[in-house]
Amino acid sequence: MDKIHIEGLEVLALIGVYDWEREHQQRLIVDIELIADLSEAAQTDDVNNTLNYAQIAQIIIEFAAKSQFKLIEALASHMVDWLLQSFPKLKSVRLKLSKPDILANAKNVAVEFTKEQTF
Ligand SMILES: Nc1nc2c(c(=O)[nH]1)N=C([C@H](O)[C@@H](O)CO)CN2
Repeated sequence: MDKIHIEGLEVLALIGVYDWEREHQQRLIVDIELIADLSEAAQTDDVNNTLNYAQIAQIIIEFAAKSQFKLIEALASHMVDWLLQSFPKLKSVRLKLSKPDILANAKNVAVEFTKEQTF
């Protein structure tokens, strides 16, 4: 199946279970794999016949900025649900959400969800 990748998208969100984390937004990184039929876009060379990755990146940035979840699991899962709802052309979405600045002795922590369109 055809895929569009958005890799290393930096977003800001109020996220975390501790009081000190609720004072400022933190930097998160989003990696997204969008699975859809891209053959029409390939044939017509028309952005209207595909999933516009610039538009999707912007939606994710805005979604994160408005969110107030505690767990990265909750934010990641809601992001995936929102994408599937907003873009019927999507067959499935795999999204990895990283919180890279939180553990002193680890390069990164992340969660990953894969969900399919239900209709
Ligand atoms: N599985 C998770 N574990 C933890 C999370 C989380 O979002 N998912 N969050 C925290 C704190 O907010 C952390 O970022 C600071 O220690 C702890 N564990």
